[in-house]
This record gives sequence, C-alpha cells and structure tokens, in this order.
Amino acid sequence: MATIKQIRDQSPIILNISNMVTPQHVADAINFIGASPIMFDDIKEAADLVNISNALVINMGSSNDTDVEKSIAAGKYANQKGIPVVIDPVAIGASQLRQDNFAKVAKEVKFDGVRGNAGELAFLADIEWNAQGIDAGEGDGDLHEIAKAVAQKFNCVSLLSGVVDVISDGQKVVEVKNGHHYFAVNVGCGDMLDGILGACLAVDNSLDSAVLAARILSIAGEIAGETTENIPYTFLNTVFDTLYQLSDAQINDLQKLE
Ligand SMILES: Nc1ncnc2c1ncn2[C@@H]1O[C@H](COP(=O)(O)OP(=O)(O)OP(=O)(O)O)[C@@H](O)[C@H]1O
Ligand SMILES: Cc1ncsc1CCO
Ligand SMILES: [Mg+2]
Repeated sequence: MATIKQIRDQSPIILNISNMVTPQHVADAINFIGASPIMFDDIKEAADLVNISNALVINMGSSNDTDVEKSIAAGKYANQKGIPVVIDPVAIGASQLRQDNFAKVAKEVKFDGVRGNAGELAFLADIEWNAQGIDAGEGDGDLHEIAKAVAQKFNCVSLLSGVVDVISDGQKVVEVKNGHHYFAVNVGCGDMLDGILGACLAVDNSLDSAVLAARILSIAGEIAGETTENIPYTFLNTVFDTLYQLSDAQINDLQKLE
C-alpha cells in the first residue's frame, strides 16, 4: 500500500487530460500531496509526456473529439509502459455523446482505476439511478454492488465517492467514512480525488492505495471543516493547506474503518 511519505519521497509525475473547469484545482491537489502534475493539450506530445510520467488521469468532464483522440493515444502509451490509468466518466448519464466518448476510450485503453460519484458509476454498472448532471443525484441502488460491478466490468479498482466512499477491486469492498459536507458545495473535489488516486496508484497499484486516496482527501476535509463553519470556499482553501501538511500518522489516527 502506498503512503503519503512515499508520494512525497518519489514525487511521481501525474499526467492529466483534464476538463475545462477544474484543472487548477486538480494540479494543486496533486502538488500539495507531494506529487507533480502536468497537463497537456496537443496529441503530438502524448508519447513524450507518458514517457516521463508515472500515472495518467483522464477526466471526461468536457471531452471533445480531440480530447478523445488524445485520451486514446496517451492511454495506449500508458498501458504499453505499464503505468496506471485513471478515468473519470463525469456526468456520463447526461448525454449520448459522453457515453459514446467513454465507450471509444474504454475500447482502446485498459483502466487501473475508475473514479466517479454514485450516479456515474451506477450508469456504468447498468443499475438504475437518477443522476443530476455532474452530481450524484438520487437512487436506491446498493453502493457496494455498484462499486463491485464497475471494478469487475473494467477489471480494475473502482472508487465511488460520496458521503461514504466505496472502493472495490471486484471482490473486496472497503468503505471510507471520513469526509465533510462542504465537499459537495465546491465544484471539482471529485476531479481532485482523480488526481490523488493517480498519485497513490503511481506509487503502488492496489486496492489499498485507492483506499488511501479516498482517505487523504476525506480526512483533509474533516480537518479543514473544524475551522471553516459557514465559509465553504475558505473550506476548500483550507483543504489545500491541510493536504500540504497531512501525515500518515494523522491518517492512521483519524481514519474511520469499516
Ligand atoms: N456529503 C458529503 N459528505 C462528506 N464527504 C463528501 C460529501 N460529498 C462528497 N464528499 C467527498 O468529496 C470528495 C469528492 O467526491 P464527490 O462525490 O463530490 O465527487 P464528484 O461528484 O465527482 O465531484 P465533482 O464532479 O464536483 O468533482 C470525496 O472525497 C468525497 O468523499
Ligand atoms: C461543472 C463541470 N462541467 C463539466 S466537468 C465539471 C467539473 C466537475 O467535474
Ligand atoms: Mg465528478
């Protein structure tokens, strides 16, 4: 299992194909835990950038044809090199285009981690759910069953985020019960988690490392929430400050085990 110390010691380079909304938040989250983010726009440098990177994170929040081509090219290079690939199917239920784009990438690229909220992962698991755009929305589906089904479908680890995060490798299921409700009012905290997941899998590609990723952000939120009542935007800044200082000892102390 990865540790924060290993992330800081190794400073893995995390290559991101980000959405148009939250790239700064994603880069900051990766940087503040001690990894090294890099974003790119032009497919022509996909091979060179994968060559220097330790994980690839594909966020499909605003993918167009060029992004899909870029994701497939970089994803294939990442698979060849053997570095982990994380994908976030943002709001996949919202449009046919999102579904087609995701299918095109999934056909060509093997994923190591699929990260999304309940609405997104329920869609991938073919389980009924009323997603609300980029937000999880409402549903009666069993979160363990959804996370497990997604992990089995893509033969990888799934991280279903929400009030409780549910992480699965298709056999085991682990819950992370830490967190704070202000995550839900700040756009892009899920995208930040994608980057943190990439950094954790870069150090050690395992279920336990995906659990660590969920713990890192959720526990940082819990600590930030202690001093930011009624100031939810300051909460987000405080999450970044907390990520910068967060230690493995704090995670071990504060984790709520299931
Ligand atoms: N109500 C909540 N209470 C506690 N923690 C939460 C809550 N909602 C989300 N989180 C935490 O927020 C982080 C982001 O997860 P979330 O499910 O909001 O992602 P998302 O829906 O993809 O967000 P976005 O699309 O805005 O990036 C996770 O660490 C999750 O544990
Ligand atoms: C608001 C929004 N729209 C597409 S991606 C995104 C950021 C959350 O993933
Ligand atoms: Mg999201």
